[in-house]
Amino acid sequence: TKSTRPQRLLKAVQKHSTRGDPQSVISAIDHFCRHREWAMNVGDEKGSILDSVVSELNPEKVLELGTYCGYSTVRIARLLPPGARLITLEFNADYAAIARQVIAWAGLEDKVQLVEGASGDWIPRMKEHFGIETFDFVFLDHWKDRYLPDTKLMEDCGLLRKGTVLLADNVICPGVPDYLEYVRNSLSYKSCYFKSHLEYTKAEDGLEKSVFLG
Ligand SMILES: Nc1ncnc2c1ncn2CCOCCNC(=O)c1cc(-c2ccc(F)cc2)cc(O)c1O
Ligand SMILES: [Mg+2]
Repeated sequence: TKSTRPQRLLKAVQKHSTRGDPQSVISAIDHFCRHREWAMNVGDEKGSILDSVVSELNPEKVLELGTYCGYSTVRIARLLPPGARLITLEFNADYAAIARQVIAWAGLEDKVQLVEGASGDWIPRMKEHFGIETFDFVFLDHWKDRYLPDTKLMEDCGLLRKGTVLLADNVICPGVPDYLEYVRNSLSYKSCYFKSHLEYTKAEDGLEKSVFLG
């Protein structure tokens, strides 16, 4: 039977990168997506912005909503200090199976916990199931109509603290208008927009960085 795009992306990683070398995994995925098949990774341009936000923050507890093939998981985890933990939620079992292999190939499995399931189901269980008090950094890259409800859910579950940083992908394309309106107008957030492009294309897209003020 025909392979899937995530399966072909994994093959490209295993063929064109070095096991245990996260940077080579990132480069192999970017090359595959730019020259073979487009895929919905955050990509190299927005990925550099993600890197700078993570490096500046040095977070201990990270939540990623939407793993896909693990590209942004690898980008974030490779920058985390020893002992820091990244929990990443993926709804699609096929994507999750590929992401586990990409993360393992990069040698980052000790820093990453991939959980299969819907964000709405797992966010309320973070404290009791993972012993997480609050998150330092959240990367939103899942269903665009879940950004706002899940942000409100994280607030209600007490998972955000004064200074927690939310970074949202795709705020222009596909777009998250309700989420943008909320974080830009709420007195509980200090928000700013990083203009960029949709991964591997010339279309406009960007990341919204929002600091929770408590
Ligand atoms: N744990 C969870 N809970 C709930 N839902 C979950 C979940 N885990 C996954 N999901 C489901 C959805 O995950 C993927 C979401 N990402 C995108 O859809 C996406 C689309 C484009 C895109 C596509 C086509 C264009 F023409 C232009 C742009 C670009 C991007 O950068 C995107 O990120
Ligand atoms: Mg995205």
